[in-house]
Amino acid sequence: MFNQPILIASNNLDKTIELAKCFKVANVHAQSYQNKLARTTFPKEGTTSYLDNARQKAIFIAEKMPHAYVLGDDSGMIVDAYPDKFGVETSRQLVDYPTDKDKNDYLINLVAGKSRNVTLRTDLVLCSPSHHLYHGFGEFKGTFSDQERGQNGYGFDKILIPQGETHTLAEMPDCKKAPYLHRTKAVHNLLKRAVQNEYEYF
Ligand SMILES: O=c1[nH]c(=O)c2ncn([C@@H]3O[C@H](COP(=O)(O)OP(=O)(O)OP(=O)(O)O)[C@@H](O)[C@H]3O)c2[nH]1
Repeated sequence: MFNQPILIASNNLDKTIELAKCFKVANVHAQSYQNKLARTTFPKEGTTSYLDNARQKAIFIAEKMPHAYVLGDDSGMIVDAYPDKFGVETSRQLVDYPTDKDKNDYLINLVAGKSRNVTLRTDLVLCSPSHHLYHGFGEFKGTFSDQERGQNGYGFDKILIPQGETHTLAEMPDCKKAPYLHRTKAVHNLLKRAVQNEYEYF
């Protein structure tokens, strides 16, 4: 479907690796935009819409690489016990917790004695060389564990238990974990819309 690699418009390396893996499963080659352009600072993200932020990141790089396929992503976390926290501003609200362990310990303490339900969501926007914009969306639904468990993963994987499971994502092999990930679902949704040629212009 794509005659050249998709460039991922993100400075978050873990996210870039995870997205590239999700595309690889669908036989699509995706890689960091930094393989083609020097690292750049993205415009400040908005506070209301994942989709607008993903579109902004994709268009920002597409304007510098107009003949490329460029993918923008925005993701975040919705914690049932704190409906007014996180969301589109997740990464900015966790900035005081530098390591994954710091973030996970903070979240475990935050939900202690409260609802442990959590949703993670991703919106993706792909800009094509013909200036079509394709949108993809995916959600992970599950609960926070009460301690870190497992080794296979990064970020929140050690404390996220998918709905209907007892193990954390980091306790699962990739083949079991992948279908639960919000980014896997968003990539599938995006590719479905690309196949069906559902796009807008930019
Ligand atoms: O461990 C995680 N596993 C996940 O599955 C996940 N999904 C969302 N998040 C959090 O949400 C922020 C994304 O924010 P975000 O999309 O704005 O990206 P970012 O600011 O890190 O990089 P960039 O793409 O903007 O350059 C991240 O930093 C994380 O805090 C996740 N963390």
